[in-house]
Amino acid sequence: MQEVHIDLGARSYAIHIGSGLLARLGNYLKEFRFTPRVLLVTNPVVGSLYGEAATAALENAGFEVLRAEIPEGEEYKSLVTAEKLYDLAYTRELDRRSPVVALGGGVVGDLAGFVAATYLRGVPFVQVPTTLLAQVDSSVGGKVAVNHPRGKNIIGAFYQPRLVLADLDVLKTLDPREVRAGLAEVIKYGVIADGDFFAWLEENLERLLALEAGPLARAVAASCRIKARVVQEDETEQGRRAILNFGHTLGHALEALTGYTTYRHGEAVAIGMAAAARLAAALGMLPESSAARLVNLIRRAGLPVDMPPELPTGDLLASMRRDKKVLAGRLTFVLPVEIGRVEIVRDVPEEAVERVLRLCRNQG
Ligand SMILES: NC(=O)c1ccc[n+]([C@@H]2O[C@H](COP(=O)([O-])OP(=O)(O)OC[C@H]3O[C@@H](n4cnc5c(N)ncnc54)[C@H](O)[C@@H]3O)[C@@H](O)[C@H]2O)c1
Ligand SMILES: O=C(O)C(=O)C[C@@H](O)[C@H](O)[C@H](O)COP(=O)(O)O
Ligand SMILES: [Zn+2]
Repeated sequence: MQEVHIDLGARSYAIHIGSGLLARLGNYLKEFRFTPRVLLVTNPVVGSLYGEAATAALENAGFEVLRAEIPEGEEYKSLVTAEKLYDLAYTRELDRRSPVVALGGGVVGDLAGFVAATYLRGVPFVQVPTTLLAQVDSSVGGKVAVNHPRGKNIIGAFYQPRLVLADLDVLKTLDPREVRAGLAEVIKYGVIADGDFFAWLEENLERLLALEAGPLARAVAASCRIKARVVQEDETEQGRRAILNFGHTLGHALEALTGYTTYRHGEAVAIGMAAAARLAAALGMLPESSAARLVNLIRRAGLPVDMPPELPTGDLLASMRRDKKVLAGRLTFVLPVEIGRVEIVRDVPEEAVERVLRLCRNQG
């Protein structure tokens, strides 16, 4: 078992990474001063696989479990779904120390976290991430949100969990497409913060795609450590935290413009990272060979690197102009300057962005 600590003063917490953790969920929760009624939020897929195990673990430790299933899919990460959870929490009289436990991927985690942050102005929140993406990224760092129909994560908060339990065993039931989507965010960490980790990923990609236990544990822990370091430095994204948004300026635009149903989040980020690398190369900030190295790793992971031809450039630019990183209307990108280091660049010339979007469409 590995533990990564995230040090945020009164909001500090531990991320536990290992095998067999789900069965110990109740024991972990007993360490806190929670009241016995737990709102366990999941979806039908994860609920049918792991709902019983989570419920039993909580009940054996003396908790009473209210299980809520939200529909499957990114398009349900919405205020409408959140409202249904508020109704349940109110009807079943959850109090200020009743924990909300998110059992699922990033959709369940972001939504349940948003409900936990806002119900009674905040109740305790626990993350039990069940996708690779959620274990390496969304369960850590306290960004919780729902989507606006036109903008990704537009309604949200910074609200840290009290505990993260990343049980690696549950990843065995993931669809391979979800493993690949999770790897996109893992690759992101290499590019933004650690060139050696990136090189290790190049060496170990096939073992990760096969979910080999050793490399998997190492990749999850390394990713969480990098994210913890960035979040500790800038919890509410006043500046540096935006590096975690590498690939997301275009990625989020692609998700929103396709109604949140075409791309997995990791796939949209993969296209966004490839475009950002090409843009950095076009601006002379990154050697072409480094951009090619990144594009090549993304491709090897079975992820897309090109834009769909049917999305108009104007719509993409308009959506990117509404990105949360934008200040005073200036298009903002996180651009690599080498593998392992990125810069936050404002005022990227629109013609350069347009050129790269065209290039991304033409690659086939
Ligand atoms: N808060 C953050 O910092 C942050 C970071 C990255 C991504 N996100 C958000 O996370 C979301 C994407 O998360 P995701 O990629 O986990 O997608 P997801 O939550 O939709 O899960 C992907 C799929 O895997 C299924 N699933 C989950 N666990 C499973 C398991 N163990 N076995 C079998 N199937 C399982 C789900 O039912 C779903 O079909 C997006 O909304 C994105 O914006 C948030
Ligand atoms: O934790 C962060 O900070 C991130 O940017 C991580 C991203 O992978 C994640 O997709 C996040 O939800 C995006 O944040 P947003 O502020 O652009 O909505
Ligand atoms: Zn992301």
